Amino acid sequence: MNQFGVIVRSFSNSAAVNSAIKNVTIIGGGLMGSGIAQVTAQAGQNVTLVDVNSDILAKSQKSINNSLGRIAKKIYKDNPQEGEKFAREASERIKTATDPVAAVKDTDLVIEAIVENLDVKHALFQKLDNAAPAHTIFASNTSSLSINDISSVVKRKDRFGGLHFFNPVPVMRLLEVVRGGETTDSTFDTMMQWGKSIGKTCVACKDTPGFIVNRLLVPYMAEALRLLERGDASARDIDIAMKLGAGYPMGPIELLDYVGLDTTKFILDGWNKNYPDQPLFKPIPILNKLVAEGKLGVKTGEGFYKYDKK
Ligand SMILES: CCCCCCC[C@H](O)CC(=O)SCCNC(=O)CCNC(=O)[C@H](O)C(C)(C)COP(=O)([O-])OP(=O)([O-])OC[C@H]1O[C@@H](n2cnc3c(N)ncnc32)[C@H](O)[C@@H]1OP(=O)([O-])[O-]
Ligand SMILES: NC(=O)c1ccc[n+]([C@@H]2O[C@H](COP(=O)([O-])OP(=O)(O)OC[C@H]3O[C@@H](n4cnc5c(N)ncnc54)[C@H](O)[C@@H]3O)[C@@H](O)[C@H]2O)c1
Repeated sequence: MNQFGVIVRSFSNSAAVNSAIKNVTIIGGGLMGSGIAQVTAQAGQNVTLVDVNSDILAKSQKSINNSLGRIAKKIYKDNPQEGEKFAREASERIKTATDPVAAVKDTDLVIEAIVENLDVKHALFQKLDNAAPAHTIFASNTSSLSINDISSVVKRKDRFGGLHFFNPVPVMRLLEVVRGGETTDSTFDTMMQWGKSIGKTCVACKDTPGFIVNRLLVPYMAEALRLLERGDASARDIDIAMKLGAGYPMGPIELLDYVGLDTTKFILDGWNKNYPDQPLFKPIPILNKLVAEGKLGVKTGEGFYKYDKK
């Protein structure tokens, strides 16, 4: 089914799959949190999107509205008025906030999509554990950290799991649903049902490094950087090679710019610390240099490639 089909399916799905979750709080309005907020609101659920300041949240809302416009044009190409109504109603279901504690007072699901740093995630979840209702499920969108490690600071380990989305969230159909060591069957089933209710195809995974996709993707993308660093091939040729030779929609270097070089560095540094003998995760100077220069990829207008400022 193409992206169009999936986007349309998300509507029929949200009707067909009755999820116990109606109010969702997403913490972190960056690349991923804004996409998660969008697809949740698109499915008719109430969203509170939290970030550290209103400037960032204004940027999140702009990116969400741009994306909603693209989707509306595709689904309602013969009925622009309906399309505008769809985009407006979805956008109106998203409230923004800078106080995470207040934002979880009346919520059924919290999805954390903040910086890939265990200490920062711990500080956040510790705060939220005493503020959210007892029934509320907590989930992390982490790319590479252990769900058990993240949930180690909360009491509700039975209602904690991983909901790992893929970038760009409005288009990528997959959702990895990850069980921690104490995640109950009922929490797991609710997360799977919720994922279906927002139109995603859910796969289940244990709490293992990188879950499924990143366990395979991280080594591939890290090796692409080493190819580039050794001068074996140019960034463009590496990307063309993998698109035309392996059928990928994006080559590895452009994909790294797309997911963010800071997030990439957080992931590799974390795995290098946890698995120091694994050569695949050794630091990559060319990546570290760009991050040190603030060239984080698409989100800052320059990474391995340069991008038009949006
Ligand atoms: C070293 C370790 C690094 C690991 C990092 C791990 C990160 C993480 O944990 C895992 C991941 O996410 S891994 C990453 C996993 N992700 C991947 O691997 C992504 C691989 N890349 C792709 O799938 C495609 O290149 C894209 C879909 C990104 C763009 O498609 P394209 O053809 O090249 O360019 P296009 O023409 O622009 O878009 C085509 C159509 O898609 C639609 N659309 C696009 N963006 C949209 C949005 N934001 N909103 C709404 N709609 C959006 C739109 O309908 C458009 O049609 P339109 O009518 O013309 O508007
Ligand atoms: N980038 C990807 O392709 C991708 C895909 C899947 C999962 N992830 C994971 O999702 C998470 C977010 O990644 P991203 O790419 O969206 O990062 P990002 O840098 O685009 O967004 C992170 C957002 O979190 C906010 N934030 C940081 N600390 C916060 C706090 N204490 N309270 C509230 N907001 C806070 C930041 O201001 C920022 O807006 C990471 O754990 C990452 O590993 C990323």
